[in-house]
Amino acid sequence: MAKRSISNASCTATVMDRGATILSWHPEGAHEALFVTRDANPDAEFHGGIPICAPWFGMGREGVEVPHKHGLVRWVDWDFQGVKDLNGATELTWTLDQESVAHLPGAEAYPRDLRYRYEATFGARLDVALTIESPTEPVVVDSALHTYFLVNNVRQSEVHGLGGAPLEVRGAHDAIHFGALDDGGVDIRLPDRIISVEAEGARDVIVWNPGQEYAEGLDDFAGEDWARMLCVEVGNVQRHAIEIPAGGSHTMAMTIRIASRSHSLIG
Ligand SMILES: O=P(O)(O)OC[C@H]1O[C@@H](O)[C@H](O)[C@@H](O)[C@@H]1O
Repeated sequence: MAKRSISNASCTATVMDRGATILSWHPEGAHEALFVTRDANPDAEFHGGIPICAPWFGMGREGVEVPHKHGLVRWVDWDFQGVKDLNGATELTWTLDQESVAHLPGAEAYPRDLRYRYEATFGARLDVALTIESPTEPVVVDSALHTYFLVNNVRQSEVHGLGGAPLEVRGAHDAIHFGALDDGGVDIRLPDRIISVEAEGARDVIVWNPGQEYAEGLDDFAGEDWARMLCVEVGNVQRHAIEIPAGGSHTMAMTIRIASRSHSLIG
């Protein structure tokens, strides 16, 4: 699978056109933000980076039958539209037409002219925006940006901003926090750094770690890989799925920043 490398004064990053997936974002002077399994084979299914889940999330919502997890758009190459310099940051844009996923099971339930656009801007912070447009028919879509964050040891992590006490993930964990983004962003606090995630046009946060036992059954997880990752995903899922009217569109944007615990947020 062809990868694209980005390098500017503020960061380095790697992406691939398959699923318009960001695989790595490493801001200058900070820690790599994203996790990819050690045995990931980019030509096969693997876990890591920021897969885009749409037009359904997980096994879908009540009343909607789907053939597999997490939608259609991560399985195909998106059309790369080009690269732009934005005051030193690097913006990449991809688009995807429903035609490109029409051969996949589950696609028949969605308008044939559904369109996707993804913009990712790599700098001292990472900004991404996913737009889904339905030119002629109303449609209901679930979507999520399924970010795999790299952590040193998930047992020493806390997720703040989900409502209530900070969430301590110590092993297998899989939960949708509905409406968690209604009151602002979330952060992952690690002993040496804080990863902050802000979103616009998204309401829900999904937190996932496979835990040791489940990870052992996944081909690409090796050794303690499971403890080196934490998925904190933003989206609009299940009862918060977005109704796009005919001729309408919806944009969900996410910003990620990393701060060392002794410094203010970079970016
Ligand atoms: O194995 P996949 O398809 O990348 O999905 C991983 C996980 O993704 C999470 O978002 C889900 O909440 C989990 O239930 C799921 O197992």
